Amino acid sequence: MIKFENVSVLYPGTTKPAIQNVNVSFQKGEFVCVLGKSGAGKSTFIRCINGLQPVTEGSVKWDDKSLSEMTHKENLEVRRKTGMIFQHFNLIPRMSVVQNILTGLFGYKKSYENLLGLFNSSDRMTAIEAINQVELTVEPTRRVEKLSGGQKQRVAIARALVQNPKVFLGDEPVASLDPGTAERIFYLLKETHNKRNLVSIINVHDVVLAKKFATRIIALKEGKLVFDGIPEEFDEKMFAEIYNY
Ligand SMILES: Nc1ncnc2c1ncn2[C@@H]1O[C@H](COP(=O)(O)OP(=O)(O)OP(=O)(O)O)[C@@H](O)[C@H]1O
Repeated sequence: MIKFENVSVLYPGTTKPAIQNVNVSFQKGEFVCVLGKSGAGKSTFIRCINGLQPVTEGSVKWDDKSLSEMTHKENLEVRRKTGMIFQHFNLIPRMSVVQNILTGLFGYKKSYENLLGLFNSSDRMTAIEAINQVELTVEPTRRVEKLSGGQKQRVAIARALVQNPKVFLGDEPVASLDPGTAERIFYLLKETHNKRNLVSIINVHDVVLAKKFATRIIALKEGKLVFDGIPEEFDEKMFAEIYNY
């Protein structure tokens, strides 16, 4: 469904590619964790998947069509099909839980409706359903700045869910959370993934979480894909190789 063909990304003003000659593909149902040291290229890799980061060489294809050959409308559709969650949640702190979740519907609205913040009762129902799905037990009208990290990430997942995504991308979604909360968020991600039969590709520093939840692990080192296999194959030798221990 998603295919990287010889993908490299070189940031302007740098001489070493952030990711280099990456060839990999992902199918529906795969829950993939991406491992690698800080600076290994994980964020760059994740952002290439839906075109947030343009590639310098090679191509990223969705169902055999390269992102760079898609029309503007097709690119928007790719973005809409991709739910993204981040380490720092990327929520609007002074807005309420439900307002933040409703922003996930922007991709389905005309631009003037976005500007006016127009949402109908069916939109609100969709947001409430998402709140229930992520088992968020706070008042929907509460400002997100008042929530804990785990609650904020649940809001962010709910926002991604209302997009009705086919793909879930996570850029260190649990890096700011304590270990117990991190595991509960991973559990929620996996459960949602299974229910909706998504492709999920998630950067994570915690190898234990990756091994516990992933159906497949890939690892990057200095921008190169150096491991691609099932969690059982990611052994101590590989761990030492990736993290230079
Ligand atoms: N906008 C940018 N301009 C220049 N260099 C960049 C930019 N973004 C990332 N880089 C560089 O590209 C390389 C890969 O960075 P990236 O953020 O993808 O790695 P990462 O594995 O996600 O790291 P971390 O775990 O610290 O977030 C690093 O050397 C980084 O300094």
